[in-house]
Amino acid sequence: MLTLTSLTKSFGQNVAVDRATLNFDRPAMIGIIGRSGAGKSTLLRMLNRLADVTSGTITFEGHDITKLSGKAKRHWQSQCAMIFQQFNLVPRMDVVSNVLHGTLNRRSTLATLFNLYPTADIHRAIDILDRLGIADHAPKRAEALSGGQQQRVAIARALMQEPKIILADEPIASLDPMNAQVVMQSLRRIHEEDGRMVIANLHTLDTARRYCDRVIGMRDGKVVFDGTPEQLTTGMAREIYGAGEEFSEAATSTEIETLEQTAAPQRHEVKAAV
Ligand SMILES: Nc1ncnc2c1ncn2[C@@H]1O[C@H](COP(=O)(O)OP(=O)(O)OP(=O)(O)O)[C@@H](O)[C@H]1O
Repeated sequence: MLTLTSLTKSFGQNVAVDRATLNFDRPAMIGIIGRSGAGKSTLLRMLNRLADVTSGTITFEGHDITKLSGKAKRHWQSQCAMIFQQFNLVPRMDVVSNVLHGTLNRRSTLATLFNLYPTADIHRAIDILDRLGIADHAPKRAEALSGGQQQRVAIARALMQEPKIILADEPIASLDPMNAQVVMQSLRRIHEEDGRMVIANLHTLDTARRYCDRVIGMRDGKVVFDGTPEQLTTGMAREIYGAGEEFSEAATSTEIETLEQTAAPQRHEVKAAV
């Protein structure tokens, strides 16, 4: 249903995504892993057409997405809703209005200007919030909610668009472990119950293993792994993250930096001993 062929994005001399070729033939739950700067966000942004591609193509259900513009591009963007690490809500606006923002593409300028929403949309927004366990918070300002609750509001806003694909760029990177779990469970449920494809950039390996059917590993802009969580061995993970022998199963891209920092004094100690 979704195919990326030799997808490339360059920023000057820097090739952020380098000839990525991937085929998604069913709406799975997919995790993209890799260390900081590997090209994960750029890949998602190209998919959503927030970023133009330098070369290569994206096709969805036989249509070329790569060159869409104007209304057709906006239609595609509503079909593949994006959620972000920082939630991107309007903090002072109430939760239900934030969710209703997900219908902006479908409404006239005048209706948008006066915040006029059809009753059916308001009911649907509350139903979606209910499904995500946060309907009680509907009248509150978004800023009054916890991070995990705000991310669920962002997911609700995405669902208002009735997307076929949900793209999540580090959806749990700002959350504590408890909230992270609730958000990942919500995304998994949306995938399983609605049959929507979910593609999430994740910075922890164990999250990718636990919630995803398929894991894609990126390194220096290239896709270096594409397989099931079972196929993702520690050796493979080490290669994706460009880590040494010190790499452990529990390690993540953030932890690798810590590992490198802790590895440095060890090397120094060896040198001193010599
Ligand atoms: N708008 C931009 N202008 C210039 N360079 C960019 C831009 N966006 C990304 N890059 C570069 O492209 C490369 C890939 O960045 P990207 O944000 O896609 O990586 P990432 O894997 O998502 O990393 P992180 O986990 O830190 O977000 C990096 O070298 C980055 O500096």
